[in-house]
Amino acid sequence: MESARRPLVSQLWVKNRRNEAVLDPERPALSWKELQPKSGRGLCLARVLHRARGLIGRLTEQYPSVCHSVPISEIIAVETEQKRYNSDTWQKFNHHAFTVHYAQRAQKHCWRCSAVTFWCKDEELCHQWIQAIKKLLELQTSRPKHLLVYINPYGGKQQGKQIYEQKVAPLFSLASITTDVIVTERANHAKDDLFEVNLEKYDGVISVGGDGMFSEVMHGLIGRMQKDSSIDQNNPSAPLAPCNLRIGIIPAGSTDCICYATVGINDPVTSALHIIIGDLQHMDVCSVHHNNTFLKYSVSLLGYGFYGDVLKDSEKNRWMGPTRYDFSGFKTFLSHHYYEGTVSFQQANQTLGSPRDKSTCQSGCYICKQSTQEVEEKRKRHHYNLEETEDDGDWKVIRGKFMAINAANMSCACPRSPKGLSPAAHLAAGTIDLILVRRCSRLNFLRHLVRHKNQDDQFDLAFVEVYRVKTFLFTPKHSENEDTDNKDVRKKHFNQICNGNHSSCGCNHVNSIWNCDGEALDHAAVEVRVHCQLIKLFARGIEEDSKP
Ligand SMILES: Nc1ncnc2c1ncn2[C@@H]1O[C@H](COP(=O)(O)OP(=O)(O)OP(=O)(O)O)[C@@H](O)[C@H]1O
Repeated sequence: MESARRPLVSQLWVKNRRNEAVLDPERPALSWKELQPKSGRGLCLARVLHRARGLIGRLTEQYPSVCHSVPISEIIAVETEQKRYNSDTWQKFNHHAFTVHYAQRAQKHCWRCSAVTFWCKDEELCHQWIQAIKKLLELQTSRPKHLLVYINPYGGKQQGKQIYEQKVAPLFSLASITTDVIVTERANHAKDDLFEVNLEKYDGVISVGGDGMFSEVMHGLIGRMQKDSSIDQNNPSAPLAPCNLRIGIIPAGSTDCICYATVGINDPVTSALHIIIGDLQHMDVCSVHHNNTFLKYSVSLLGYGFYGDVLKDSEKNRWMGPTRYDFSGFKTFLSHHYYEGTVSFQQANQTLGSPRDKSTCQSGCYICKQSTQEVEEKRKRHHYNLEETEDDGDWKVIRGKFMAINAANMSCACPRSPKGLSPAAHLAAGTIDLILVRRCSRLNFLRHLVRHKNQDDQFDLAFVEVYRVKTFLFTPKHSENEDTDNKDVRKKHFNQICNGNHSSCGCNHVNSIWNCDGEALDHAAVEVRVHCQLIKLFARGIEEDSKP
């Protein structure tokens, strides 16, 4: 054990059963064998057998040996047990113990904090084990030590404070993470605060709340980075400075779509464990501009038409709580509005996959990894994002009548729609999936809306088109002439096609609004651009679920 290179193996007991633990610094993992009873009855019998000498053969028969191995990166803390077990029995047998707390995968992307106590007779040996594990934990440099936490006490079921105090704070304290906690007093409190606070002393910012609260924290952090780097957010083609601080999401809102799409489950304990072990997930961010004025950033869905109308109507019915989305969705479906306008976009390189791919973006996704390398190279050369790469495709212009124009920056999976609006969308490839739903019958639109129940290609409908793009512009028909930026080549191209002839279009002659991650935008004519891997989260993407 003195030599860090040699595996530390010694006589230890796990949960009262004689076993051996192994700590191998070469392959950083703590492994131990544990005898598991086959059944409840087996347990009693095996206990008897355990005491009887010479029956080892039968013992192993009743007690199949189970091997556990926990990577050091998933160990949360090691605690000496002498403090806790200072009982008479403990001292009588003069045993020493330490407990290892670790993150254990449960079902359906859920993680739990588990613990195993190792006992041994030799105090020195026990001490050596604790020190060896602590030393390896110190080498985990990606783990946060000091965090800034914002709690929205009014998000979702107004349980943010309780969720943090009861489920998250004890885990942070176990992992020796210190925090500065701010319970917000008004909307935009967190966003404004992030422009003032000294960020250098923190390793991350935690949002306790829903998607709106996350959006606030993200806007604060991105805005602060641009301010510190003297970058004008109103310039749509300005390369943005990436955020180095990771954001953690403790879900405590109504929908928590961003947490679900990056972790696979809305569970505060799982999210807290991802934060503690210092997971990292890059994420793309879309900037939305109108006529050289910055409007908002978006990370999940930008929806015009159906999703914009649902938002507009649901805002009137806030008193209904989350049910308002179902109510407004039904009303909007019945109203069956369509909108006329022009979409202009540049398709992304084919190497970045297609929205119709069968495979989804999972933890360690190779398409996102490919983009990480490109982004790193660009940033080394002092370019902040991946826009305008030489191999980007030609501009395409589509003019028509649309039921919905949806831009998915991620799958937009949520518990109600587990596959999401665009199942194959990537979290960090620097692309958006642009879904155009053309004017169609109610029945067809319903077929599109329930598409997530379909196992095959969700876009295999004649009135649905889907493109993987890096940037797009939209102008609703009756505001086409508002576009005045003639310097921009793309907009010139766009204006040539939209010649302003609006006679007898037959559409609603009213604009829908853009639903930007659940919030309304003030303008219908927008320019959207994706910024590859602009922010980082304490997450690791969706892992393959080995325990369905
Ligand atoms: N103290 C506060 N008082 C009022 N509003 C607040 C406060 N703190 C934050 N907010 C605002 O509340 C809005 C909604 O919060 P949040 O996203 O946490 O809950 P939600 O809307 O129920 O969940 P979701 O967005 O997942 O549906 C956010 O836009 C945020 O800016």
